[in-house]
Amino acid sequence: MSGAPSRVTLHLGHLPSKKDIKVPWPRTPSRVDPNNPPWPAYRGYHEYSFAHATMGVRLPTILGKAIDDASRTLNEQSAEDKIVDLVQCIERMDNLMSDLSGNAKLRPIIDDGEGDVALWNKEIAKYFQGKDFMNAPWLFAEAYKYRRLHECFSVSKYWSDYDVFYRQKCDTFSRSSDAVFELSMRFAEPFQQTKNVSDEEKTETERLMFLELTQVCLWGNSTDLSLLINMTEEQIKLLQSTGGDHLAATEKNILGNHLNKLWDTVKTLREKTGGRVDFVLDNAGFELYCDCVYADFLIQSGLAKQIRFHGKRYPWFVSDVTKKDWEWLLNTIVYGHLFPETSEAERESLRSLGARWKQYENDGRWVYEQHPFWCTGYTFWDLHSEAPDLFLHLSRSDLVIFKGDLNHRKLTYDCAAPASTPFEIAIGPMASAAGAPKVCSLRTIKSDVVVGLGDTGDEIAEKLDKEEPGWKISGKYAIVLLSHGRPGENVRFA
Ligand SMILES: O=P(O)(O)OC[C@@]1(O)O[C@H](CO)[C@@H](O)[C@@H]1O
Repeated sequence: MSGAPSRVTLHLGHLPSKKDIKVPWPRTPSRVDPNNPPWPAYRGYHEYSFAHATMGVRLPTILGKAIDDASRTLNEQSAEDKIVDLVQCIERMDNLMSDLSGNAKLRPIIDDGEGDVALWNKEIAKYFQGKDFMNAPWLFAEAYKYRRLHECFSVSKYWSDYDVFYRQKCDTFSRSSDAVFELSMRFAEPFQQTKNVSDEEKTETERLMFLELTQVCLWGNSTDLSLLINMTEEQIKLLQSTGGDHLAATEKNILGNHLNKLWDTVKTLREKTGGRVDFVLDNAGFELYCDCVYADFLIQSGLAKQIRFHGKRYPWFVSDVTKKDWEWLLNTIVYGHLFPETSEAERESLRSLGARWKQYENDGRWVYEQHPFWCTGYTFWDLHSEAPDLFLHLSRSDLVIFKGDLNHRKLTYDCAAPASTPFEIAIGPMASAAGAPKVCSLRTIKSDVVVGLGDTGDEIAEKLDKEEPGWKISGKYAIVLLSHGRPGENVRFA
């Protein structure tokens, strides 16, 4: 247009002056949802994150091994109807493999009669329409894969309970003999305080045992089948070493360390009504065995009167505990012939441990539970809203111990929160909702999210990023973090 300036420069003298724009993290709670965690989500296409290797390589490898397992079982069958039924399960697994490797969109879960179908499909419809395996948040996409794997079997006539990971889980426990007997020889005899010592000395003995066993329970988490695909027996032994010196040294690797606060909490349990501790379990086999040794000590010392163990309803993230794994462990250590090379004294120590644990179960001091919520794609920020019955149930516990990496990812919304973020903030409603129980996370660090490292946490993480790339997935480091919650307050639901 003739006469119009060739370039327009506006003078913005009447607008407010420039200010630093605040980074919009964390999102305000009302803007948080499963596709939009409080800090940026990790997604499969993020090459810098473990999400990428997991979604692109590890999950197809795990599924391939699962198909091999089912094929092995198929070859052992004789009845035609069972064979045909299993062939169909394998075909469904092949389809899942195509979806996974072809990065298909996430479809609803088929109604297979499980108690979690509605929860899954509500979440997919509300937050993940049109999303695929790589662009949905990693946590959801990965959990979804295990739900789809379950569906391959749950719709079948004969194989609905089949566990493609069962052989691996049993096998790894049977290859853990050194650490298994190291613990059984020390703890088979019921724990007794030395007579004629002062109350202070008794408490000190208990404190030291508690700290040592908490570490046994913690590091038991570093034997994780989904990551140990190529581990030798020697490497597994090294990971499981439980000697006292080793534990003192490994405390240095606990980057966020509330062990002493945890003891302060636990030592008051005895005076509480109930003295109930809940374990939200992670892996079967050796880790579960360590959990039981720890739980046994809590009962024998009188610190807790009841332990409630929470497992998964179906095979989950390769090595997670199911009811069958729980029963297998308790029965195999009493009746099994897993360790023929060991001495009679060692085998007897294991049998006595097992007999005692089964007795706890019979008299209700140990209770095994499996709420459907544990096998969903929701994080624990949504436990209060999506599983109010479970929240209410946990609110009655004196301490809820969450084991392992996956539970930690779910507690913290599996997002890129700064490492200095206080644990209480990172776990949102599990700390801040009225009636939230005391929560402890015992986790060896095996994935990207790291919080609770204290005021200098960001610098610590930055230094490790530079000096030890891979520190977040090696299982070399750990955290023991405690949130005090709001126990005793009336639980409220909107
Ligand atoms: O929960 P766990 O057994 O400690 O660890 C689970 C895990 O192996 O699986 C995920 C990746 O597939 C990560 O969260 C973690 O590395």
